[in-house]
Amino acid sequence: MRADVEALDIRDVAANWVNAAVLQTQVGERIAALADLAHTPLFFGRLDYGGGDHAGHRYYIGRRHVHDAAGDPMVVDWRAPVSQPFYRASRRDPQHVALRRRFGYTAGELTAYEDEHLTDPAAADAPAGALLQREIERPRVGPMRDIVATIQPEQDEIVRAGVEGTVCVQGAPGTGKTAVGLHRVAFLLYAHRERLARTGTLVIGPNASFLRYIEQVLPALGELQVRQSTVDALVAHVPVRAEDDARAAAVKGDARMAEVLRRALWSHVGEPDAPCVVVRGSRRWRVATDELSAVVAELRERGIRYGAAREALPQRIAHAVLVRMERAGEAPDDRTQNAVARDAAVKATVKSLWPPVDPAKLVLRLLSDEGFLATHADGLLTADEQKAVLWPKPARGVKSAPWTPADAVLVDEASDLVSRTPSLGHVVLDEAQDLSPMQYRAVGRRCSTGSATVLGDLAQGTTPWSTAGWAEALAHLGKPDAAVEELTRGFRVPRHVIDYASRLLPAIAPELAPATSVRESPGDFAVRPVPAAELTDAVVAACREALTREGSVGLIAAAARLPALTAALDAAGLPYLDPGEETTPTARLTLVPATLAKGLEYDSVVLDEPAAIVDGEPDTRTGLRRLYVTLTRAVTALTVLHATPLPQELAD
Ligand SMILES: Nc1ncnc2c1ncn2[C@@H]1O[C@H](COP(=O)(O)OP(=O)(O)OP(=O)(O)O)[C@@H](O)[C@H]1O
Repeated sequence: MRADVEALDIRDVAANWVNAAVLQTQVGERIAALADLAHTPLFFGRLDYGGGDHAGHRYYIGRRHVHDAAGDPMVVDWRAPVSQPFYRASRRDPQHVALRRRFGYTAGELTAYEDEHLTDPAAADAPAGALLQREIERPRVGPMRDIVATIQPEQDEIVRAGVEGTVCVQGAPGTGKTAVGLHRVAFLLYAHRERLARTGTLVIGPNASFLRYIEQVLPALGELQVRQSTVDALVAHVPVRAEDDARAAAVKGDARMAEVLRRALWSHVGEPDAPCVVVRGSRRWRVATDELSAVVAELRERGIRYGAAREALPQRIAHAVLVRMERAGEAPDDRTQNAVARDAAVKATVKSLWPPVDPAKLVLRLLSDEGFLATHADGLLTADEQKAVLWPKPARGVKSAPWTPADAVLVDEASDLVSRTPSLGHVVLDEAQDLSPMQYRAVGRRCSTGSATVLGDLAQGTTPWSTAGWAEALAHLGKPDAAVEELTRGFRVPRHVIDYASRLLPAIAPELAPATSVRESPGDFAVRPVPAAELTDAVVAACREALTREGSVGLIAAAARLPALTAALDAAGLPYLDPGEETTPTARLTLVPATLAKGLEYDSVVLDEPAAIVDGEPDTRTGLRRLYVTLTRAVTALTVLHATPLPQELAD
């Protein structure tokens, strides 16, 4: 089919060069979307319908629609309605499917299949789930893969949820939240392609390494148009060059700051103290002070953005002038109104009543000018909180100010108060538990008229402002009615390892149930105390040992331990990658700072000195949550090495 597309000559069908250019782009995209198909099996499943509208039909299910030379469908896209029973049908609810067959491939060759006779009580099926097991036990070298062949029913419900609704997924580590979110975008793009092509889709992840790790999944599913970003990159209005302490960041991230900003912005709207006098020819037209006041009050109350109201004001004043002209017997038309609106006197009145406000300068003033902040934060922030957010030294200009990531979010809020941020059609927000209320608002305005998929795990929240509960977070996002779903079946972490990590749950998220593991392998799991002087060497040895096994190896360590570890790895001649750099069969070891481990996974993990990981965070709960994240990255083997005693929460 790719050959068909490449061979397509568009000169005959493209009436003019614009059409030709547009069509050429579309053809180019289709070629790119099919590019990987050469190495991917065309189908992974088959459905034989025994009843319903499709009775007697057999469908092969694959990543894309594939047709034969005559244009007849050979393989149906996994997202098509007819494919849905492949993921959802069961013996209890066969959905008219008589036979479901799953195909297994090894290195591109068809090597196995698994049948389920859903409507025949006498049929003996092969033990279900062997192919799923094989898939989830497969070594993880390279970037994240798609899971189309093995999406589970509870995951499929989320993937195919309607585009109108926002869905929030709480899920323990490795339950497939990221995978589900990415497949949901692919599904929505299939089901609502035109609408979403117009409005746009966006996937938000915690950092650049994570985005690099997941960036292949959507192209592999044929979707090339989805933007991927971090929250920081979304709000990059000002150059960030400083860090807040935890206290300042927490106050700046608090939703009360939105009200402080709103007040500060609208305080610029003045009360008229002089009439507006427009001279046209020999006549002077006067709009009195109280009438100007009424116009301003009406615009204030309309609930439109500051900038939109400012743009409407000259026309409102011009309208008042025109009413006077008509009363005096003149017959002004639209051109007169436009000319009056552009009159120097009207412009001057607008400037004094409704001055233009630069969002960055507004935030700069709030963070630099104690008095200005005090006026607008009165009754909202305590004196201490105000002190916490003020910069140590007032900044002189937007370019040189010591902007922090939380400040950039404030500038984004201020920008939206001045002029509305355009909304996308759908936003997937991954690792959502780490966002501050102000960050949720920033994401929320990017899907204000669209919908969102919010993915997270309260137990993995490691910011001082991390989400306490989903209801509150969804309210900040502007989607208070979103459904909250929970995923508890873990596909990544072996049973023994998840049981061990779950010992931390009572201390870090007592309301959450521990995850179960669908992995058959109990996991190769060891916790080794070593003398302090031998720790680094023991870690290097553990990495070497891990490299004798198949798959990727992650060495996860606290920032404080990285210099010693990099020196030791260099001395041992063990090459290592940075997180997000693609592992290959020859470069399989990644050195992962604990703070970047979130969302990533490795076949074997060597975890260095848990106590240092806990100590690397500002408080014990955050430290234990960071440890929980790092303990849940392993797919087959986890080796924990420690010289300092382990946190007592991990004891039996
Ligand atoms: N249905 C499935 N079939 C096969 N593999 C799956 C399935 N669901 C999830 N996985 C695999 O399990 C692993 C974990 O998935 P994912 O990273 O999406 O989990 P997560 O819930 O986002 O984890 P975390 O909370 O750690 O970020 C991935 O390797 C993913 O491909």
